[in-house]
Amino acid sequence: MSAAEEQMLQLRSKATELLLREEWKDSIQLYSQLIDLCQNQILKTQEDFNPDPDYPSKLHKSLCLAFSNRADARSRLQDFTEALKDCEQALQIEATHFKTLLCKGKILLSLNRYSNALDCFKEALFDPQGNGNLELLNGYLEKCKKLEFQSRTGSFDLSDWVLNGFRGKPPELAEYIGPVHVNRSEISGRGLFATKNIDAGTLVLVTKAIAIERGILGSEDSGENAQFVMWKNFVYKVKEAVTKCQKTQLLINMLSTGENEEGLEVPDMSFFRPEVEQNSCSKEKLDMDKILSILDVNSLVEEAVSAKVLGKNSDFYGVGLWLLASFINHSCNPNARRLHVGDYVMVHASRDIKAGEEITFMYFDALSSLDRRVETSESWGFNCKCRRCKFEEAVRSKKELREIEIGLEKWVDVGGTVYRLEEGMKRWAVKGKEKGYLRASFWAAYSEVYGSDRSMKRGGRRIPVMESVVDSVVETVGSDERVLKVVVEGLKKSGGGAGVVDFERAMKMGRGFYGKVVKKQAMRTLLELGIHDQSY
Ligand SMILES: C[S@@+](CC[C@H](N)C(=O)[O-])C[C@H]1O[C@@H](n2cnc3c(N)ncnc32)[C@H](O)[C@@H]1O
Repeated sequence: MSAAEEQMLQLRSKATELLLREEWKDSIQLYSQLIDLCQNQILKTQEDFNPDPDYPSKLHKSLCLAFSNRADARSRLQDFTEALKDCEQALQIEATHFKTLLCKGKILLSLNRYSNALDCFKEALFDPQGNGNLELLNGYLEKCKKLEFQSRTGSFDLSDWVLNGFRGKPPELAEYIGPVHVNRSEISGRGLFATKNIDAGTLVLVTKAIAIERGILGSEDSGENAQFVMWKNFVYKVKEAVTKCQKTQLLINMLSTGENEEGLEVPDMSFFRPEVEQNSCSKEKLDMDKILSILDVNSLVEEAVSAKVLGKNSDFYGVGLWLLASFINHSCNPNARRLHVGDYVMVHASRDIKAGEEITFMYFDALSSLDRRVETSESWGFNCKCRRCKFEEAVRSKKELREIEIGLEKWVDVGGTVYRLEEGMKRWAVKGKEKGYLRASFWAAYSEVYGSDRSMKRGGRRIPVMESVVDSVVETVGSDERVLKVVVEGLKKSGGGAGVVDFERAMKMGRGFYGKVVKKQAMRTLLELGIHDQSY
C-alpha cells in the first residue's frame, strides 16, 4: 500500500469516527483533507501506472462517499448551501448514490422545496440500497407529498392538535404563500396586499422562522437577565443564518430598519418562494448594526395562545424573525391574525378581505385604549397611522370622553361609564364602524358589565345587548379570545341553550380566531367543551 493510500485510510476512519460521534465541525475538516487527497490521487492515476486495475474506480467511490458524508455533517450544522454543493459533487460521480440522495432529499425538505425533495427520494428507489430501505423512503415520499399538497393548496388541518390543547409535538407544516403580494402602503413603506378576495378564516401565508429563541423568563430581575441572554442568542442565530445562506442575507437586507421606509425597494414575490434559487448577493452591506436595527423593527414575539400552552408557563417568551410576515403592517383595526405553530407562523384573514386591500395584523393588543396603544406603538418606534387611531385622535378632544376615561381609570360605576359612552356616541354622531373602534378601546368595561350579574341587573337595560357590542368589536379587532370568552360565558349561563344564533355567532368567532385550519366539527367540539367546562 502506498503512503497516500495509507493516509487516506487513516483519514477515512478518523473522519467516520468523528461523524458517528456527531462532532460535525471536526469531521468536516477531515473529510475536506480526504477529498483533496482523493482528487490528487485521481489526477496522479492518469499519469502514473498502478498495478490494481480497480484503483481509479475505488478512488472515485471514496471521493463520492467523502462528499456525501461531508454533506451530511454540513447539513447537521444547517449549512445547507455548502451541503447541497457537496451532494451535487457526489452525484456527479454516482448519479443514484443512495446515501447522497437521502441526504439531499432531507436538505431540500428542510428548505421547503418539496417537489425537488420528492424527486430525490424517488430517484433513491433506483439504488439497490433503496430496496433495503423501502420503509424509510416511503415515509419520506409520503411526507413530501403531504407538504407539497399543503404548499400548493394552503389546505392545513390543525384540528386534532388544537382540540388536544396544543399538547404534543406541533404538526409538521409546509410553507405557503396565498394570493398576496408586497406593494407600497399608505400606512408606511411597504405592506402586504391581497391579489384576490379572501374569505374570513382563509390562510394568507405560512412561513418558517429564519431564527427563533424561546425560554422561560422567571422573576423580575432574573427575567430581565434571561430576556437579555435570549435576545443575544437570537441575534447570534440570525447572524449564522445570514452567513450560511445568500438568499436569507438578500431578503433580510430588504427589511426595514424603521427609517426612510418610503424609499425602500418593493421585493418581487418570487424572492419568497422556496423553490426559486437566488444566487445574487445583496448590494448593500449587512453589518451587525443593521442586523440589530432590522431585528428591532421586524422580530415578533410569540404571544399566541399556542405559544403559552407550549411553554406551559405564563412567563414563556419566544422571539423570532419571519421574512414575508415582516412586510405586514400593524393596524388597530386589523383584518388578519397570526397563529404560532412550532417554528412557523400562520397568518389568516380574520375578516373578509377584498382584492387590493392591505393585509394587517396587530403587533400589540388592539383591544385597549388609545393612550395605551400610543404608548405601545411608540415603544415599537412608530406612531400608528391606522384609520382607527386617526379617528380616535379626532374624537379624544371631546371633554366628555376624557371624563369617561378618567372614570374608568378609577374603575368605579363601570356600568354607568359604559352607559355614558353609549349615550355620548349618539350625541357625537359616532356610527357604524367607528362605534366599534370606541367600544374596542373600552372593551375591558363592557366585558366587566356583561360578566357581572349585578351590573346587568342594575343597568343592563340602559346598555346595548351583548351581541351587538360583540359584533362591532369583532369587526374592529377581529375575533379575540377575550371576546369569545364573554360569548361562551353567556352561553354557559343559559346552559348552552341560548339559541342557534348565539352558538353560530360563537362558531364564527372561533373560526375567525383560529382560521379554517380548525375544521367546523372540531370548532364545535371545542366550544361545547368551553360551555360545559367550569374552568374555561
Ligand atoms: C415589520 S415592519 C412592516 C413593513 C414595513 N412597512 C416595511 O416597509 O418594511 C414594521 C415597521 O413598519 C412601520 N409600520 C407598521 N405599522 C405601522 C402603523 N400602523 N403606523 C405607522 N407605521 C407602521 C413602522 O415603521 C414599523 O417599524
